[in-house]
Amino acid sequence: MKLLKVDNVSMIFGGLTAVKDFNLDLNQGEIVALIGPNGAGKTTAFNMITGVYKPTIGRISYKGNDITGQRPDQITKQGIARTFQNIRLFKDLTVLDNVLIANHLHLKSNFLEATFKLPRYRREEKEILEKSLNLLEKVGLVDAQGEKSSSLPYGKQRRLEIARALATNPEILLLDEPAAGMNPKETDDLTEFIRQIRDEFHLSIFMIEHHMQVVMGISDRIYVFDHGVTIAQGNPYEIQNNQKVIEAYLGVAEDYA
Ligand SMILES: Nc1ncnc2c1ncn2[C@@H]1O[C@H](COP(=O)(O)OP(=O)(O)OP(=O)(O)O)[C@@H](O)[C@H]1O
Repeated sequence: MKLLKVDNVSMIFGGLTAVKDFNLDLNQGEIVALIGPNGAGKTTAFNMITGVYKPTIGRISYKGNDITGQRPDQITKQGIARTFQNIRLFKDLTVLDNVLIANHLHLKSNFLEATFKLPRYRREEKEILEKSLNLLEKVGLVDAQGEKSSSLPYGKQRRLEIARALATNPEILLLDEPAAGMNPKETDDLTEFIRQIRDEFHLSIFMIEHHMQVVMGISDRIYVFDHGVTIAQGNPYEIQNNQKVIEAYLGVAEDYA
């Protein structure tokens, strides 16, 4: 089933076309990567899908509903979550508190119920604690629940960020450079982890990634941007052997090892 559909979307900033005529289908259960040299328009594409930018032209639909130009919080509520290129955790809070906060955004209790800790609020709080611990268990961080998030090794901070995104119950998860800054062991673990959460949480995953080992290892399909234009799409084998892709990466190859 097609979950996400991007139809002829362009984003123009002043005189600069950051993304031009972008088309994407994301099917249930797929892992799809978006690659391309620096400044190719990848983050802009993410920002349009998640409501940070309203596309200048085109339409984005999720499960058949037009979500073009909706606010980020409205889009997240419907089932599209994301992580960011730079980790955005509450550094001084514990691992558990970071996930609890993400969950609290979905409380049904109103201000009064929360202030006076009325029964519905107390019940919801208990449910949220259970849900958060369960999430931490599933991402392998339950033993670190009391640690300050900034004290975690980098790979685990990424996992925690993903756990926070999962707290919003997404069907689609957008990962912006999940392997950035990771050592080879962390990168291997991440590849396995992404597959595992896809299966465990029945996700479809769309990710921007520069690390070719990760991209080629887990993607069902890959889209390639260069200067805002989709120059290729296909499976990992097709992309690795695509002449336009090879040319786009020439001269910058050392950055993408
Ligand atoms: N808000 C904005 N206003 C003006 N120009 C922007 C804005 N956001 C992005 N751009 C420009 O759009 C182009 C695409 O940027 P974008 O960040 O989407 O590329 P990217 O492929 O994600 O790059 P990287 O791999 O370095 O993160 C760049 O030229 C960038 O300077």
